[in-house]
Amino acid sequence: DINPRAHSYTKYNTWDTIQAWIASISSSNPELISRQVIGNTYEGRPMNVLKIGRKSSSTKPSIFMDCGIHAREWISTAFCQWFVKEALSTYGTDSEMTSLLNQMDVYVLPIFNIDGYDYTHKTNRMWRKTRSAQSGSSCIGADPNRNWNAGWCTTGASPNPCSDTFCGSAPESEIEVKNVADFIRRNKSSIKAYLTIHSYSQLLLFPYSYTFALAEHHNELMAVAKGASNVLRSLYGTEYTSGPGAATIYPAAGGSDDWAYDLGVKYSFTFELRDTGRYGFLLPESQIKPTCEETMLAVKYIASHVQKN
Ligand SMILES: NS(=O)(=O)N[C@@H](Cc1ccccc1)C(=O)O
Ligand SMILES: [Zn+2]
Repeated sequence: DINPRAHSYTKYNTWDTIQAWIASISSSNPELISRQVIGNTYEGRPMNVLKIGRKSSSTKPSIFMDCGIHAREWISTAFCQWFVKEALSTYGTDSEMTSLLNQMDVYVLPIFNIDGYDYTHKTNRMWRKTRSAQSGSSCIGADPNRNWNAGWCTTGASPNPCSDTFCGSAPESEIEVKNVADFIRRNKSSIKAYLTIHSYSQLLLFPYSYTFALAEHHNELMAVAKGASNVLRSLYGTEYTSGPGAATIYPAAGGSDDWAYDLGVKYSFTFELRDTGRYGFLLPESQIKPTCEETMLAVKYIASHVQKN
């Protein structure tokens, strides 16, 4: 075993532990889960997409969910691991999950920004960006949530490589972003929803962040976000705010949700998980379980809406 420390769903696992977990869980149930490497990170780590759903010879409609695009948002990466465990362990007993995995596939990228995540464990807990070298600067990395080709670098992003919201030298300059964008483009006819998991602030956002203009499907997206926030609150009373990114958090161009929406993925949402600032990115491990349980309800709510529409 490359890593003596056991994997835990209620701890913030290291990259080595997560890599070992991906290998074992993706071979645990060939009827329900498989894995594909969609490319490597800048520092050469493999980006694994887990495909979860009842095996079918034909292509099923799907949902794409990524976690850990921002390195320091550890609760996000913990949630994708929790989702995978819940999906596999409740298929066959939970009617919603069984129906979802029979009718659709869920593509899960448990850790988008692996280089950055490893760096937060080893060097700087508050790192946010990728770890790529930037020509003409000694500063490292670009913000992977400013690097998508959606109003790229027009607002709420910086052209300065030393900024934490550096938009990159060009759209998809970050290999991690290009790998995911390529995957979604290849599968865009079957991908019906895009969920990207961040922290913190307790928000359920949807397009647009690059403009205050309302999205074509604003009313439906708002209704789905509110319904998801309501069911999330029903478990522990955690309060979420729903709304378009620009007005609900701040204008910011180059985000993955805006890009997916403009590609044609109608149900595109960004989750900002717990908390509202007391611990911020340093959410204690004691809150992993309740956060994941309440977020499961919201994700399943959205998934069932997607299934029906
Ligand atoms: N997770 S966060 O604290 O960094 N907030 C996000 C907010 C956000 C969400 C969706 C599109 C653009 C911006 C960010 O990328 O700034
Ligand atoms: Zn984030």
